[in-house]
Amino acid sequence: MTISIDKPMFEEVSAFQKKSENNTRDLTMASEHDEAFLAPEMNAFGRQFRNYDAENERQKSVEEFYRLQHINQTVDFVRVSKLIRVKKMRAEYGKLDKMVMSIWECCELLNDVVDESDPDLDEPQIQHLLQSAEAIRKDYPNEEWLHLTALIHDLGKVITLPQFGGLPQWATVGDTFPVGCAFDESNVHHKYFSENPDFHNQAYNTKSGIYTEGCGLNNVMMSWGHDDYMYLVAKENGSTLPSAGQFIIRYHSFYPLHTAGEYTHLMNEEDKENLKWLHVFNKYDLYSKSKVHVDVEKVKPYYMSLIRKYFPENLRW
Ligand SMILES: O[C@H]1[C@H](O)[C@@H](O)[C@H](O)[C@@H](O)[C@H]1O
Ligand SMILES: [Fe+2]
Ligand SMILES: [Fe+2]
Repeated sequence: MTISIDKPMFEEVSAFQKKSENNTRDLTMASEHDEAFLAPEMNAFGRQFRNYDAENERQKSVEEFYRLQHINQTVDFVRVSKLIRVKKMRAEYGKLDKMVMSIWECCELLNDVVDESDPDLDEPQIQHLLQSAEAIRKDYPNEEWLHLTALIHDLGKVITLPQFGGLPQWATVGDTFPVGCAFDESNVHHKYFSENPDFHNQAYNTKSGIYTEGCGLNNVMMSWGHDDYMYLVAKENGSTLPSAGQFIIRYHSFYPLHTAGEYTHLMNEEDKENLKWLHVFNKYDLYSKSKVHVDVEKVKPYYMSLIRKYFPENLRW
């Protein structure tokens, strides 16, 4: 079991003092209660979480995944042409013309997805959604927007399914990073970026590249994947999730920022506020992965009530 009570909240969480400026509650209030989440030391395979250097078969395929991702995620892949300045993947998937379905239908559909980038997950995707949502609900019982954010954060992975154009894994999952500026060394398996054409392009390989300091992440092109897609789905379908929830969905795979603390020069003030909630969320996303399954039918009514509150019944995908 990965969830325990009567343990102190993670240090970095209780250290947050500033009030959030969006319509979410103050973080210090949210972490004042006693119940807390205890991060386990081992993943479901009895190994450390996010160990990308271990010597085993799974790591080899994860490393091959990152080799392909790092070679292929370029500025031109994310945006089609410098002349018309449209973003290729964002333009194509931003059309939301692939499917009409509800959030819950997508949760079920996600079970067909295999994530080749994840060294820690061996359970059906819906279990990962519910395990992270239930763990965060336990510690933050009043932040219902956060429970729902956890439930839906990985739904964007459906873009790898045939009915969504069957994007390759490297364009769907894995950690994300900005394109158009230098690839920071904190990116896992960084060495493969040397085979990325942008790596040798002087317009793209300086610390800020095509961006300016403090420009805000909203102006930064991220490598394309499930984060940005699900953010577009939520936004374009008029979700009323608070800005912190939308930020979590959009940047939860951006480990070089939220865990390594790099790329912070690209953030603006709003990003800095939202990042505090992403730090909270990340622990539950990462460490709730366990073999103890959540009873789907038991918790479904609760999540359905949240979905109704923050989303239309049917969404364009
Ligand atoms: O392998 C995982 C997985 O794809 C997650 O869904 C993503 O958010 C992580 O960043 C990544 O490392
Ligand atoms: Fe994810
Ligand atoms: Fe996740």
